[in-house]
Amino acid sequence: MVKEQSLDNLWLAQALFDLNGVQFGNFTVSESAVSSPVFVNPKVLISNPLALRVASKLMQQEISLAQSLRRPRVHPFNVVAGVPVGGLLLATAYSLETNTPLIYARIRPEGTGQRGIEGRYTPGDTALIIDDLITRGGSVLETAALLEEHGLKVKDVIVLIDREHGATERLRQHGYNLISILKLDVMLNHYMSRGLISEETYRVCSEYLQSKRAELRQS
Ligand SMILES: O=P(O)(O)OC[C@H]1O[C@H](OP(=O)(O)OP(=O)(O)O)[C@H](O)[C@@H]1O
Ligand SMILES: O=C(O)c1cc(=O)[nH]c(=O)[nH]1
Repeated sequence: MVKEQSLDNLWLAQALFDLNGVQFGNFTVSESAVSSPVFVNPKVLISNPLALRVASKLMQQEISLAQSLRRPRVHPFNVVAGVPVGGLLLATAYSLETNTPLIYARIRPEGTGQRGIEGRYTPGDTALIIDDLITRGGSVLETAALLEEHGLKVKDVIVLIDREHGATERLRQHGYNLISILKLDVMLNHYMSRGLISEETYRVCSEYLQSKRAELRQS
């Protein structure tokens, strides 16, 4: 079971690479990912419906497994909340696969939409937050705050990719549990072992991730 799951996870890492969703260079994507040698864009999954479905099934599998433990690691939830835009694409796929109602938090007014929650819910409902990728967790925390402002409960968050820039610890400090399907270093190991990236690229990315871990230990 564990073996099958890790094989599927790597299948998804491969699909992301094949869809050109993993790029190498020098990217400043956010305050917490300055001069990153790697950038991942999970939104490319929408170009391959099979890959999008696999992503949603992997999340389902992970959640069922976590809920079936003697001490469940994921609380029961009534709705899923996708973090726009990337997380909302995945949450929509998850909602369709599992028949779970979907909502999303609109942090800022946009077009005719006010700041608030789109989709139906009842105050007191528990929302599982879904995002495609997490760096420092700011987007998830902003979403959780808005959901809670509207009377929803948030306990668990699931993401497809964790860049391992301290989000687990940061979310835990706010009382949220983070689950991820793929970690960036696992993806990089896969690309290196398949000869998809050079040893030099692997080394530069690994050093970057290690420097991020060292920064976190010092903060
Ligand atoms: O953990 P964080 O430091 O908040 O970073 C991760 C967030 O950044 C990306 O979204 P982005 O803001 O690029 O928006 P998009 O999904 O609309 O592309 C990603 O989808 C996460 O939501
Ligand atoms: O830190 C981010 O915002 C970020 C990093 C990354 O690799 N991909 C992405 O979409 N956002």
